Amino acid sequence: MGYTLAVIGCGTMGVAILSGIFTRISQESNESSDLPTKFIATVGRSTSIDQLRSSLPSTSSAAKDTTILSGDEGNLEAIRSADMVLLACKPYMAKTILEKQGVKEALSGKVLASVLAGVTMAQLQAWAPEDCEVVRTMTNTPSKIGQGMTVITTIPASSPSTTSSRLTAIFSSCGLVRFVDEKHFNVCTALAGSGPAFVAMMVDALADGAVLMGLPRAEAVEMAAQTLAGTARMILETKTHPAVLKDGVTTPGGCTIAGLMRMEDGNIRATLARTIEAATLHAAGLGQDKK
Ligand SMILES: NC(=O)C1=CN([C@@H]2O[C@H](COP(=O)(O)OP(=O)(O)OC[C@H]3O[C@@H](n4cnc5c(N)ncnc54)[C@H](OP(=O)(O)O)[C@@H]3O)[C@@H](O)[C@H]2O)C=CC1
Ligand SMILES: O=C(O)[C@@H]1CCC=N1
Repeated sequence: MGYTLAVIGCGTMGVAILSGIFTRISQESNESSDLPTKFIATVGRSTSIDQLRSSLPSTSSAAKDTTILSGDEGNLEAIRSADMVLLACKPYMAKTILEKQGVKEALSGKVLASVLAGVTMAQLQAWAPEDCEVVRTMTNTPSKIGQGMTVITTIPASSPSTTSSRLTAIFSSCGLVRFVDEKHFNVCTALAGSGPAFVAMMVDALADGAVLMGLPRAEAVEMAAQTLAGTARMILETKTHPAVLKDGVTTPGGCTIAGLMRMEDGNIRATLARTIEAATLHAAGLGQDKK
């Protein structure tokens, strides 16, 4: 059965998720899929409409057919027309958008899935009508190329089965999906949500080292990124512990251990672990009113 998805606040993350879905739709011949069949996206300013249109995959007919609206009236029209609403605005905007006149009525009986960092289920439930099914998700920008990592709050057994199957279909088209309890959401936000920035900085730094040693920038970035992607795939596909994989590369007296010792001198393990700690603690405050 076809259904309509509205993405409210369709910026970087909304585009990444829609791109994942549109690419999957263009590859799929299965008409009974749990993916949406109609799409509406909203932005804040009318001047952002053209920019959003040009950010969506140009070869996808679902992208071309997507309705793009703006402002409060656009949000209301989108929510009224939708079966499932994906909230993808900035965390601090959620309350204002959901408490606008008419929005509560428009959300009645629908699924509201949030991708917002730091905004809790309890907050969303307080702003939505009682008969609206609220779900929290956290995903990341590689969703744009189907290589994302998404976590979804555990869905109660009492919910309609379409909630889980539709959300799984949407986020599976963006990459890997896991269901986790809400208590883990801030750390998932740090690790998966912010993770691409941390990893991109590592690639940039490794490439800088290679440039320092004379390798041209383009080759250095490609080599660093492919080495990271290949290592990550090996960990995922062979389920090898990262430490075992590291040991396999490390020849006694060789160059790898020389490099690893420099990493240890730089306290890189603690630095990376503390990076996740700092981002997790910060994520917890994102959806909260600043006093
Ligand atoms: N960026 C990331 O990597 C990740 C982000 N997230 C979460 O995703 C959410 C969005 O982040 P991101 O995509 O980076 O943010 P962006 O700033 O890229 O997108 C926000 C969008 O909201 C629109 N908007 C502003 N005001 C309104 C309004 N009143 N009604 C409807 N739309 C409005 C903006 O339009 P306009 O430009 O016209 O103002 C813009 O399109 C955040 O809550 C963040 O925590 C989660 C995981 C990863
Ligand atoms: O930096 C942020 O707050 C958002 C949430 C996770 C990634 N970007």
